[in-house]
Amino acid sequence: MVTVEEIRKAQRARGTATVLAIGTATPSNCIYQADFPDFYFRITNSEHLVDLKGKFKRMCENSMIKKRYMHLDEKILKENPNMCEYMASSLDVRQDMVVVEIPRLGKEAATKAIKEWGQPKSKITHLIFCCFAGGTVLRLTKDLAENNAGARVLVVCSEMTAIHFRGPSEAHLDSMVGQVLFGDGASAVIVGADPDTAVGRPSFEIVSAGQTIVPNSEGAIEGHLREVGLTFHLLKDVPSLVSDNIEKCLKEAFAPIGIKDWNSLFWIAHPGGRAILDKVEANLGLKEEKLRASRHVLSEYGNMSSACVLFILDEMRKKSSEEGKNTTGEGLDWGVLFGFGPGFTIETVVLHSIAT
Ligand SMILES: CC(=O)CC(=O)SCCNC(=O)CCNC(=O)[C@H](O)C(C)(C)COP(=O)(O)OP(=O)(O)OC[C@H]1O[C@@H](n2cnc3c(N)ncnc32)[C@H](O)[C@@H]1OP(=O)(O)O
Repeated sequence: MVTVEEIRKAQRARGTATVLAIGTATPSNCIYQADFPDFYFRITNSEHLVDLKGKFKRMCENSMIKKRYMHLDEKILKENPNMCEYMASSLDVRQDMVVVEIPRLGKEAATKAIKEWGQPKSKITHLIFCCFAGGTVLRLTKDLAENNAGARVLVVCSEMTAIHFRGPSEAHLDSMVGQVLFGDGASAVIVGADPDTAVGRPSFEIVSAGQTIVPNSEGAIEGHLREVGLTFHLLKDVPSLVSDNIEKCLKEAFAPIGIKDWNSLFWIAHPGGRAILDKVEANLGLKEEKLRASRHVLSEYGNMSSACVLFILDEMRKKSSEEGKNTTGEGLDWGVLFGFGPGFTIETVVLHSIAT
């Protein structure tokens, strides 16, 4: 007679959840950050706010962002002037756009990941479509992949600024910070345990994943879906909240492995803004090169919310291969992926690289 324990064992995978393929996509419309202040103040009829434009320009220059991609362009914004006001009814038009464009962009990233994987899409067993910071989806994929033998989980994170683009307001600088930082992008990963070594290119093992709400952080990052679209609220101390709390999360995540030297890890850090990366680097005493992949993605794409960390995973494995490193994580064995988002929540994922 088969025992319950034997059935349980047969249902589950034997190995660790592993990233089997990665794909990314952006809209074709590219906006250079150096040109954005002129475009933004012109298209939102705000040229008369001279001082505010000066401040916006300085923030753009200090953002470390070179370019971003956006579905919204001059033509779309001229056709939808309510999206260019600070607060005008515009949810219907925004929703009409994003219900088409977000899945379309996500499909493009997913198709690339499936192509890289080299298997028919019918072999995908689970789909996660993301609406939070990128670490959370990896936590879910780990649970699905390790608890269901043969599971192949497709994760799609697709983000678009059309839901929260709006004109400037002197009284709401945090909303303007959002206009400086965010860009459109989608990323997809396929995750499964016990990979078939003849298929695809496994790149990272997902060893553990944690998530915590930082005490007394209510309201630090918030989004409210209103008739005017998604309004964005950000406290000035978000960079300190992240950098003051990251070490505690790292200690908890790496205690079972016995790692205390944060410079011995490869880093996939969500680039919420330049100030956040600078403060994390300073507080943890990280060497300059540690956040290279995060800074690169911030510079080339801006902050794409949940999609960002998976873009950085892709950058990490590609650069490691280009530079002839002997693992997918810059030649190192262990790495950390950390993200943050509303809550205020910090996500910490322990990764193990694959020897190349
Ligand atoms: C899932 C997710 O997607 C989660 C997220 O990423 S949420 C986004 C998280 N990102 C952040 O919190 C942004 C952090 N900030 C930054 O990186 C930098 O401030 C920046 C790149 C935006 C600008 O760089 P900077 O010009 O060197 O910064 P800084 O001097 O601090 O700010 C410029 C001005 O904006 C103001 N400002 C900055 N952040 C502000 C905020 N959150 N609210 C109100 N005002 C703010 C500053 O007070 C300053 O104004 P004054 O000139 O009047 O003093």
